[in-house]
Amino acid sequence: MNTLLSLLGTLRWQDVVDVLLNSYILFRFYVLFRGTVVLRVLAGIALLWVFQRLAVGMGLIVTSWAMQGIIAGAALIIIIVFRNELRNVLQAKNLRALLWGFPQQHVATPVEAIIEGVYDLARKRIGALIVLPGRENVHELIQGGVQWDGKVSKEMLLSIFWNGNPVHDGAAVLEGNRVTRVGGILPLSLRDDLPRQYGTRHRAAAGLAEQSDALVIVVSEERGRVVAAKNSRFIPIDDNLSLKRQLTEHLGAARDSSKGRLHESRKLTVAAAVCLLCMAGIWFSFARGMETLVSVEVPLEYLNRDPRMQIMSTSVNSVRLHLSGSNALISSLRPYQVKAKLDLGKAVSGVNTFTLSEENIVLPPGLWLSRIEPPEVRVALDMPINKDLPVQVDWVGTLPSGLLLESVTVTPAKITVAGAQRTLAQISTIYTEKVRLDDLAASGQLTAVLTLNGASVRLVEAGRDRVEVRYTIRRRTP
Ligand SMILES: Nc1ncnc2c1ncn2[C@@H]1O[C@H](COP(=O)(O)OP(=O)(O)OP(=O)(O)O)[C@@H](O)[C@H]1O
Repeated sequence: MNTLLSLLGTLRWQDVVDVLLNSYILFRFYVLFRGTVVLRVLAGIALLWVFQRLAVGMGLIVTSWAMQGIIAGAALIIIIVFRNELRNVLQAKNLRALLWGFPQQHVATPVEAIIEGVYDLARKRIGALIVLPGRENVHELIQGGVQWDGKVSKEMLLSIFWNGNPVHDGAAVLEGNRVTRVGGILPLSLRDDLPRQYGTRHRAAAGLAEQSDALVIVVSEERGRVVAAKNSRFIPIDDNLSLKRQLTEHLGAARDSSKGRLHESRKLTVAAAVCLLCMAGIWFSFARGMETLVSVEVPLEYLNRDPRMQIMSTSVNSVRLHLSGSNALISSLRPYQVKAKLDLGKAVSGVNTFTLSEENIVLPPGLWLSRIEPPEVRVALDMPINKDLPVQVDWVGTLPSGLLLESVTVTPAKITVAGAQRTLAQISTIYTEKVRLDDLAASGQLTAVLTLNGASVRLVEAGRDRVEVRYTIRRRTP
């Protein structure tokens, strides 16, 4: 509960857009593919993905690896195996229907027109196969045929099944008040208890009725008889009234106008809520779920330093950041995505102490900062100046007995050094390296290297780090 509350507290507007956008895409997938095998396969893949994440979380290396492979292959399989279904869905819809259109509101099926059509067909001994789907989508069970969009009428039915019509063979599908497909091939029933006089037309009607909740009306070409196939039953239709009873019963059960609409909108609301929940879950799993901790060492970047000031010293050059986030995000983290910045805009000359916080750290979205080490940084700033310092030879030891160092001349006698104002205030002389007096027996000259007090002081002329030392030695007068 606490995790959930802290998560809601850190929610950014980008996260809300992220979840809503993807929920909508998922919902559109549902609207377009519901009732088809494609949606069931997609649901199966989604379930596999959930198991794969669990397997990763539990450290089951081979299982998660195998599932990952299956999921990758499944995307390809969907496109290859279900290319017809995908084409049907995509071809039948325009862009508006794909992006935000909702399934058409239910339109009542004109029962009278069907009854008149069927009886005209029977009277004229024109064979016919008419499919009235129930709640289930039958298109994936029907093969071939032609997409159609005609209003259901007696004349339309007669002309579809008229022998001269190239699509009279096969079944016509009626949805609402439209004929949506003609010449469709239905799956044949494998039953062996069908009446002997029933040929493939009746077997096709029985096949579809067995595999779906559709009502299939068969008009026999040979005998001019009408039967209806529903589930695994054949219902003889002896007159208009019994056909009307079957049709109204079937259509009423399938989608009774207002009840059907209510049922439909409830179904869509539940689907939308499920999509939202799924996406929120996925987001949670990516953003916070299966949380992992990682610590990274990041160099400190100093910004907005007064150009006249110099950083003399810092307590640290890098900080260690303890981050948390999902496994997936942490394993894809690249060093350049994390930065630690310190604003020196308000820093003054001397030692400045800064407390580091989230504001100093730049992180990619989805990662959270739990700790910074060290939490404080000290930065010493100073104004650099130049100063002329007299050079002094650092003599050590003693001259051999009887000798006296009479005079020493250093060239140049002064050296200009650069450094922080505070440091240079404490330095009055620049010394050479130690020169041993014990080795000197007579007057002469030598070259001595200058030593600098501390790294914060440097020579203005970098190459001139040596001086010439001329010395005169004389014998002590007894
Ligand atoms: N799988 C099928 N799907 C759709 N229609 C089919 C299928 N098989 C056969 N038909 C239709 O049935 C016709 C053949 O009917 P057939 O005479 O074999 O069957 P029947 O049950 O005896 O019907 P009828 O009593 O009308 O003769 C085909 O011309 C075709 O229009």
